[in-house]
Amino acid sequence: MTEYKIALVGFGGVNRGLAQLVAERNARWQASLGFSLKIVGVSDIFLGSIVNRDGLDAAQLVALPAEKGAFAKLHGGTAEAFTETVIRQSGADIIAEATFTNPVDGEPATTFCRWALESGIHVVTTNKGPIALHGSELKALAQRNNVAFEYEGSVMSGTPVIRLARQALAGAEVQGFEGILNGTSNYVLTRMQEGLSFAAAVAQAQQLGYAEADPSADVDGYDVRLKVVILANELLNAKLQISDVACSGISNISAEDIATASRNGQCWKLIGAAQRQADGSVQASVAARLLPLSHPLAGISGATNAVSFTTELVGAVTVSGPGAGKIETAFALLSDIVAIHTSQQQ
Ligand SMILES: NC(=O)C1=CN([C@@H]2O[C@H](COP(=O)(O)OP(=O)(O)OC[C@H]3O[C@@H](n4cnc5c(N)ncnc54)[C@H](O)[C@@H]3O)[C@@H](O)[C@H]2O)C=CC1
Ligand SMILES: N[C@@H](CC=O)C(=O)O
Repeated sequence: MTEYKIALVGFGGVNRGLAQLVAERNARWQASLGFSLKIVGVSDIFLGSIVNRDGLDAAQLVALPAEKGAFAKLHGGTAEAFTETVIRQSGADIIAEATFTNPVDGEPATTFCRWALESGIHVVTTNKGPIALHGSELKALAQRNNVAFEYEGSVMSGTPVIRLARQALAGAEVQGFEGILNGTSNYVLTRMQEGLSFAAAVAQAQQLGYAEADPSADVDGYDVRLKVVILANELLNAKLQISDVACSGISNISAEDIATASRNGQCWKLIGAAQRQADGSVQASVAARLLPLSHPLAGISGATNAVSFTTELVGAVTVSGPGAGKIETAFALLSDIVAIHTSQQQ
């Protein structure tokens, strides 16, 4: 029976969700997936760090209070985040990187990924920064070191999108996509339609674990821009940089705008899109759009996301599912580990 040793970098909603899945489901995974996970290290800039090569108690980790330096309360733990030690010296086979997304330079997460990959350790991450801003470099580094770099959860959380489009739509010739790619902003627009204020809706999205550390990334479109770059580069080989994507958000949409749209049989949605042009280039954008209620994306509400791929051979293929959430996104990390396990068996 295979056991993968895993170290968690960042211990907020998503990696706590992964620890919870380990605590509740590890025994079942041995039978259903052919492997189990042993958590050998955790590092978080706020909570501190801990390493135990024999394995940490996942349930105890989940129960840890979200207090500064909390890892110092555990045997062998410290209030300081020795992230490089956790990555390089915990004996981990896999690093689950889930620190905050930095939309400007992808740091420090990109450095964490580099440390792991150059040490011959697989990386699974939900962090959009390293992929959107340094994806080619990190993929090449992984390849040189014969390890995997997987990031399914970076777009649409636990809803399979990247692997689905890359593998299941291979040969269908994807020409573009458009979709609702941010859970928080869609949640905010939905709650505003129901009468809640913008600020109260953002606060709820934060409480539910959907929002970024700085929620302006969600409502101003920067988060969707990263996801559009990731999808366009992955599926259309677009080689886009974030500066290539025109970007605006929903923070200027007022309660009155929403009420007017509703009276006219329309609704506002934040849409990320990319399309291959006749000359082979790819044009991409992020903007709030008024959609008629009959539009397929108009019915996507709350933190649900949806993306519609246009393909040459089978027309439009649309995928819908959770776009944010702690357990949902932790599942994406699990799906990356399943992909690593499957490739190791071949
Ligand atoms: N929550 C969600 O629904 C989704 C989140 N993501 C991405 O997953 C990542 C994690 O998300 P959450 O867990 O929700 O965020 P979070 O804010 O709950 O947790 C992030 C954790 O990283 C820690 N951290 C920040 N900087 C660090 C550093 N330099 N070294 C070590 N630890 C550091 C923070 O203290 C915090 O505990 C983010 O990049 C986010 O964009 C992706 C898809 C969905
Ligand atoms: N903050 C993001 C989380 C997933 O990437 C969102 O709301 O979609």
